[in-house]
Amino acid sequence: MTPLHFADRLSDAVRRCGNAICLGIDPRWESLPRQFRAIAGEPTLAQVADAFAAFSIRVLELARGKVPVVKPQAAFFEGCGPDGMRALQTVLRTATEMGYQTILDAKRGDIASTATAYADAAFAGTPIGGKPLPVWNADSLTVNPYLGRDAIEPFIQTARASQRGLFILVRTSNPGAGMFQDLDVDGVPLYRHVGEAVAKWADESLGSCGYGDLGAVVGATHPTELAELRRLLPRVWFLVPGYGSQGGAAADVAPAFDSQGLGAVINSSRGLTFPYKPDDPAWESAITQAIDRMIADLANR
Ligand SMILES: O=C(O)c1cc(=O)[nH]c(=O)n1[C@@H]1O[C@H](COP(=O)(O)O)[C@@H](O)[C@H]1O
Repeated sequence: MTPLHFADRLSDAVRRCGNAICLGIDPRWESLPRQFRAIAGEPTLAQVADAFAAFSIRVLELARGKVPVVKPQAAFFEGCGPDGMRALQTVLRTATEMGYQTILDAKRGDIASTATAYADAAFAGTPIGGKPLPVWNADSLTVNPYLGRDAIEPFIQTARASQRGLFILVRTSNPGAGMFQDLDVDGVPLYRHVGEAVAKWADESLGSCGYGDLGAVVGATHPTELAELRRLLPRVWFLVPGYGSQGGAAADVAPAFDSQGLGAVINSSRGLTFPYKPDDPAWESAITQAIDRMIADLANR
């Protein structure tokens, strides 16, 4: 991992690929191409984990050099137990070796003393006898800010010490996002308070590209709020999920970008990794075409 500021690494990766796609890796057994499910008898969790790793690595190979960022979602790997955790580690390591920027999507958040353990595992490694032993070694991590600055602090400090970044939930993509995030607090919706706090914290460490090392998660499915947050948070990089399978379109995500095409990565998970029926032998070309379509779609936004 190069010792550049996180936002500068992200900017370089987006510039190099010429697009701002985040390839979401959310493996689901029923959706895997048939060749990965060819197991005699009932599959065990260990076999499912192996299939998830093999499929994810093949997807990484197909998107290599085309797409700048990958985001494995920990839940699907955790669903396979300890072998799934090993598979997640293999996927993250392979992605880094292939030159991707990685986002570990685990939506962490806890009191500071526990957050420290999560943060160490996510970035530089768990300190044992004073020596960090690498675990996830991700470039960035998704976190939930609900517990407040003291609970986010270990994530910020640990990320900064090793030139990594965070994506902090601000306005999520799910249909019920507004239930709490839109609550009026002193005349302003709660998500704006969160967004403004993230902007303030991000300003503490700006890269030479002009963006901070703390980003915001803002859903593609709420384009009005996305455009509003872009205006309010000009130096915060956005992770924008909700494009494709959740209904977000290129026009919806267009306001997330600055004039140079930086400032946002647009995630698609199912739309890029499962654009075929599980028995379709041409699944690899379906993935390649889905990536090419998304590149063209975002370019024409
Ligand atoms: O943090 C995220 O990545 C995230 C935040 C959010 O508000 N909405 C959201 O869908 N996500 C994640 O983005 C991915 C979306 O997957 P697809 O709907 O298949 O593209 C999933 O891994 C979600 O967990």
